[in-house]
Amino acid sequence: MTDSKVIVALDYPTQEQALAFVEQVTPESCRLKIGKEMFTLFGPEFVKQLVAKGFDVFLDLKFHDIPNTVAKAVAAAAELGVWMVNVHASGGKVMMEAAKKALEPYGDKAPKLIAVTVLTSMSADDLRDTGIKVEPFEHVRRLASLTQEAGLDGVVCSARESRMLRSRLGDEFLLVTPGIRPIGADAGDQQRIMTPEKAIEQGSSYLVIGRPITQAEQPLQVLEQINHSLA
Ligand SMILES: O=c1ccn([C@@H]2O[C@H](COP(=O)(O)O)[C@@H](O)[C@H]2O)c(=O)[nH]1
Repeated sequence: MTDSKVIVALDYPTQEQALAFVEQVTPESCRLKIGKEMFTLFGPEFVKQLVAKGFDVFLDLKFHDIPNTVAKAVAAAAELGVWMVNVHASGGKVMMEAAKKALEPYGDKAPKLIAVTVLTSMSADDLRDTGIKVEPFEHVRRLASLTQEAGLDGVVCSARESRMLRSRLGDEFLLVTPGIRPIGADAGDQQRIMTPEKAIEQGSSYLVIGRPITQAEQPLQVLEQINHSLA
């Protein structure tokens, strides 16, 4: 079990690179996230390997489909022993309720189920292009409320929305925030960003951090610095 708030996004093109990082860290120093790249390349066996090493694994496949399909997919994720799994809140309340219900048989062993609100790579203009004519802040608020009504454990949002969601949705609701950039780090394709320290101060529960750690010359050193800054 870990106390770290950091979930490292293992977005590597090879298992060797990912495992070279994993061998340097412990389940106490970080949690791990497997997303679409590594899952598509290496599948459930790779996820099980990380779970077997004792890591809390967030399977970030952002399921977005009809209720029956999403329910079956989250149950399949639970079979892998992952700590957290997610769906898209824009799939709707009925879909999210079906996903929640599919995890009931797993009792205490069920993964935490959270929903993506508005991707941290999206600006207000990007959102408008999709036909949503409100600011990301407002759309995140709407989707997060829907997620809570559906009985899920929390949301993926940007840390810029954490303070507002924390005060509206309570202390127990998980706010998992990617788009985290230590001072001086390249934003890349992320639009709604924040530093690790500020994100925690604003009420984020967990920080998802990929490239600032995994692409660093000394990944372990960057992770340790972040953990230290949050202690
Ligand atoms: O809104 C979202 C949802 C998921 N992500 C994922 O988080 C990491 C972020 O990686 P960085 O390298 O730190 O940008 C990545 O795996 C995304 O798929 C997100 O960024 N935003």
